[in-house]
Amino acid sequence: MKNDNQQLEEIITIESGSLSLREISHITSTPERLQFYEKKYPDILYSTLLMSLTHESYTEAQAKRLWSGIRQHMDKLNNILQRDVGLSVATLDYLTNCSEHLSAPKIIEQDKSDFVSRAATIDELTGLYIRDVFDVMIKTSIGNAIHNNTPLCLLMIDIDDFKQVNDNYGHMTGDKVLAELGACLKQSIRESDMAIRYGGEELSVIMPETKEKNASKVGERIRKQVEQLEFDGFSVTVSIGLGSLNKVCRTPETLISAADEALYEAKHNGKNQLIISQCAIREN
Ligand SMILES: Nc1nc2c(ncn2[C@@H]2O[C@H](COP(=O)(O)OP(=O)(O)OP(=O)(O)O)[C@@H](O)[C@H]2O)c(=O)[nH]1
Repeated sequence: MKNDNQQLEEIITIESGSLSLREISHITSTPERLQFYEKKYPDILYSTLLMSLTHESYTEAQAKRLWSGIRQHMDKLNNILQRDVGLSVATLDYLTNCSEHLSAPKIIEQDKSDFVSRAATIDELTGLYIRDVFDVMIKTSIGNAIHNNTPLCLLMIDIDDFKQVNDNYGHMTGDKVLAELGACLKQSIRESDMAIRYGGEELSVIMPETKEKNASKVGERIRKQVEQLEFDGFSVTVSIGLGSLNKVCRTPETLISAADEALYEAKHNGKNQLIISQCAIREN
């Protein structure tokens, strides 16, 4: 009887020009297997791998060089983070931040859902993107917004008194709350927005091409929807900080800290509210 790998090997058709992430993982899983495919498809292997991951065309020679850079970058990231970041995140980060081959990060915006769709990029409990993806996407989004002179907003969302939920109803119920909030967030945002589990009970939404006024409406909608969710005999609320790209907040660090400070203020003012960061003179 054939195992999964043998079956996959038989159906992989590089000539089709597009490979799934499962097929890419299979082809590149060991040096021996990669060599096998190199021999079988000497002129199209690497360009097809890159095309499938980025939707961009490269010559075979260019693609082979890029592939080697991506692999090294992935090893480096795995080492730093002490976990497998996955090929998609490594490729995304390498092409946007390390390699000059890709001049247009637009591909990440347009194809981000294909590009980062692998399980390694999604938090199992909430169904939202993991923090590593946030770290890459916030840089890319800020770069795009500055380059295209478009607005960009960031929401930082924290569950109020979540410790009490865990203490009163148990950790498993707490997990259920997080899962529901993840679903609620995904339903409330646009396709071009990105919802992330930023930390334990802190969630975040990156909102490209969104003015502060509109981001604030979305944040308010999220806050109200959360308030209405019913759990077993209790409900929860969230506090939200909103930061937007402006003359002062133009880096991931400053934008995150603007949203964080606003979140802190929302907590301080009594929770269950959205506060807009007062960081600098806003342009939008
Ligand atoms: N169930 C569950 N709890 C989590 C998870 N991650 C973080 N937490 C809990 O979130 C709680 C956060 O507590 P605090 O930082 O004290 O904040 P808080 O009780 O929400 O209070 P405020 O932020 O001031 O409203 C802690 O009890 C953590 O254990 C998780 O994955 N599952």
